[in-house]
Amino acid sequence: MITVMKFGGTSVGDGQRIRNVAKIIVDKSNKENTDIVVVTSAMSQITNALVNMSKQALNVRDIAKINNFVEELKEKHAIAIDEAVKNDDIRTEVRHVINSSIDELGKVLVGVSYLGELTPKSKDYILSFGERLSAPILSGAVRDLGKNSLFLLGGEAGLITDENYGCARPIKIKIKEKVNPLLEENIIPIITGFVAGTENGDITTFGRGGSDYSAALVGAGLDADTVEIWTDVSGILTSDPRIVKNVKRIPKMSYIEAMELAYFGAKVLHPRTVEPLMEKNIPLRIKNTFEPENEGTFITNCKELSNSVMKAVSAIRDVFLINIFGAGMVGVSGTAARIFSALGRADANVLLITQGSSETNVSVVIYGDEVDANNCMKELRKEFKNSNLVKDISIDENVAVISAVGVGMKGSKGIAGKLFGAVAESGANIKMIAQGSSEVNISFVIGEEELENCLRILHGRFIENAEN
Ligand SMILES: Nc1ncnc2c1ncn2[C@@H]1O[C@H](COP(=O)(O)OP(=O)(O)O)[C@@H](O)[C@H]1O
Ligand SMILES: N[C@@H](CC(=O)OP(=O)(O)O)C(=O)O
Repeated sequence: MITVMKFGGTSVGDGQRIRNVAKIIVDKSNKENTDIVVVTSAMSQITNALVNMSKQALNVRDIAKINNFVEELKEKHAIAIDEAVKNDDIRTEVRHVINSSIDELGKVLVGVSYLGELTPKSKDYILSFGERLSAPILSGAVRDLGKNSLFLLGGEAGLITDENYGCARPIKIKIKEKVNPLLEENIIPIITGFVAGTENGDITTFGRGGSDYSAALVGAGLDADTVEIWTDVSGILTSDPRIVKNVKRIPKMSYIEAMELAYFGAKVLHPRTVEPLMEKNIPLRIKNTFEPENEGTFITNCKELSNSVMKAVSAIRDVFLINIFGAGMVGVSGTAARIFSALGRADANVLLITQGSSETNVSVVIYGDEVDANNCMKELRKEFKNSNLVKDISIDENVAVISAVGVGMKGSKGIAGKLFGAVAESGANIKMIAQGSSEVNISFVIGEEELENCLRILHGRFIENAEN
């Protein structure tokens, strides 16, 4: 038996939490007849701090600021080591690893500052330090509790990717040959989530929130019996608990439902997590590090119907909507391809696209983080400059996407009508509608300021008071 356990940033947010995680790992190792492979994220907010510091190093040559950042990072992790690890010898060893890593990070940041250049490759290298600091501490804590343990970077553990820095794609998974020998020696591997490596050993990352995906790749690569995502909520909930008060835990879900929810805003799960596990029919469980006895959410290929047609409603902010109008587009094939290639040149990540039945308009929803809306508009205007296909291109940056997800919606007559009736009652104005091919999801775009009220009304109507 092999169980992969992934612990997110909140779960390892400080030394005490890291020790608590080590106890969960060691207890499971002692009580259950299973080998354990751990994937860990950076301590919470560390990756954000690395993102901000890399930008500052690029824009302002302030070596003193970089040195302060390095010292603060050493201080934070030194405190974490002392809280997580009690044995002096292990502490000393871990401190040495941590301090030399942070010194290396400092040199890289100074280099970025002097060169005035931050390539995607350098950015991945800098962002990887979050996990490269938490993994040794967690490994030290597990050893402190009496188990053998080693920490490995994702690349060292066999997660080999292409060179698409910032959103790396796996090209070779050599997990078995790297990890199985450790398991045979009863060593608990602690693998850095989020971080992987190219064939020639360069550091890559899977993109923000990517540790879940790392755990899925490790689980699939090992043909694990279970993959567990340990977080700060007791499973996938019926909506975002930061917006909707009366959310409930969803005990069981299908892979498709989890995939749709993750793709459309349920931050608890990275969108790329489900696919590698679904392909191998490996069950996924979402657990709460701070309430480990709660069974959480169990995700398999089941088509578990709940008493409500809708299982959950999710939301995504930080997106923008581009509308492209033109009677000239009617019947002209290849227009959508031209739109996608123009957006590709602007590095845009398309979330949704719909085409009006009259074919006179195409609407596209794009993820806003780190994509320049004006650049998208510039590329689209350039693409259609000398053509009479397109009459107008407009952008709306203050929008949000709400998605209703549930296998029960499939073929459920009138659900869309009821859903949009409730949206109208909330006073929200629908700017775009899209239904996934799986019919498990209906998504629509409204004004960002209408999001929270609309989400609460839908959750109340279709989940709390399960209207079928
Ligand atoms: N449908 C949902 N179910 C559960 N959590 C959700 C959902 N939508 C948003 N969240 C948020 O996702 C958070 C967990 O994701 P994240 O912050 O990435 O945790 P971690 O640090 O464990 O990776 C929860 O605290 C919750 O606020
Ligand atoms: N630390 C990385 C990877 C990650 O997945 O973190 P978390 O498990 O805390 O979402 C990030 O912040 O993006």
